[in-house]
Amino acid sequence: MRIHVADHPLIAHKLTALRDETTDSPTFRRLADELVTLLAYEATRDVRVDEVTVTTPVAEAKGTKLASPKPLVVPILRAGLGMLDGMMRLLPTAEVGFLGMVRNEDTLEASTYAERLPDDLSGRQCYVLDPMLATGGTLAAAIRFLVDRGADHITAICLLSAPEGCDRLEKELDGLDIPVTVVTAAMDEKLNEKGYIVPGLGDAGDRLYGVVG
Ligand SMILES: O=P(O)(O)OC[C@H]1O[C@H](OP(=O)(O)OP(=O)(O)O)[C@H](O)[C@@H]1O
Ligand SMILES: O=c1cc[nH]c(=O)[nH]1
Ligand SMILES: [Mg+2]
Repeated sequence: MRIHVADHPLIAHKLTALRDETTDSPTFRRLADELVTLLAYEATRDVRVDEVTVTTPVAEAKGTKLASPKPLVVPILRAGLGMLDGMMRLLPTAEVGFLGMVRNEDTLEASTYAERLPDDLSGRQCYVLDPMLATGGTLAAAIRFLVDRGADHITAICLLSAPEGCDRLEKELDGLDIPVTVVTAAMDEKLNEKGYIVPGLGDAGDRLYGVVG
């Protein structure tokens, strides 16, 4: 597994505002959207392309276009939904599949409550969107899900990551023979006793969409 921490002053600037507890939901949604587009630029570095020829007003030129089958973008509900528009801005022809997952706040175990994905992902590149990589349970389960369906190349885009979650992913994905990359805006310090990323930004889903009971 490869972890890429995107080091760019604009990313750091937007992430700082996102972390701020006084940032309201509309601003939080806008910042998350903008951050994903910046991260997606890095995350799509190895998106598959075909060579094509294009005729300019002057001459023929060699170029590239996205290969088929098109990549599949998979936001993990709820909070990953706040990253979808920003991703699709960069990959407008990608297809979108959905995974609904929630972490039990007592046991910190992730469970899946919704799934709308193609049955066969053979030969597909998948981009998983989830703002928080905390214990890693949610992302590990999501990646297993996609691999079981045949995905052969997975890139996760996470706004924030914790070292504990990355270690868990490394262990759980050990032996997987497909490339897995995590692109993140920052590697934070640690998790607290409730499994929240420190310093983090709090509960991403709640900050995007409000607290559910
Ligand atoms: O790495 P983990 O320890 O598994 O935690 C990360 C997950 O927790 C949050 O989801 P949450 O369960 O709060 O659901 P929500 O997006 O609906 O708020 C977050 O959006 C991740 O999906
Ligand atoms: O810090 C965290 C950890 C898990 N989920 C969140 O939304 N935030
Ligand atoms: Mg949440």
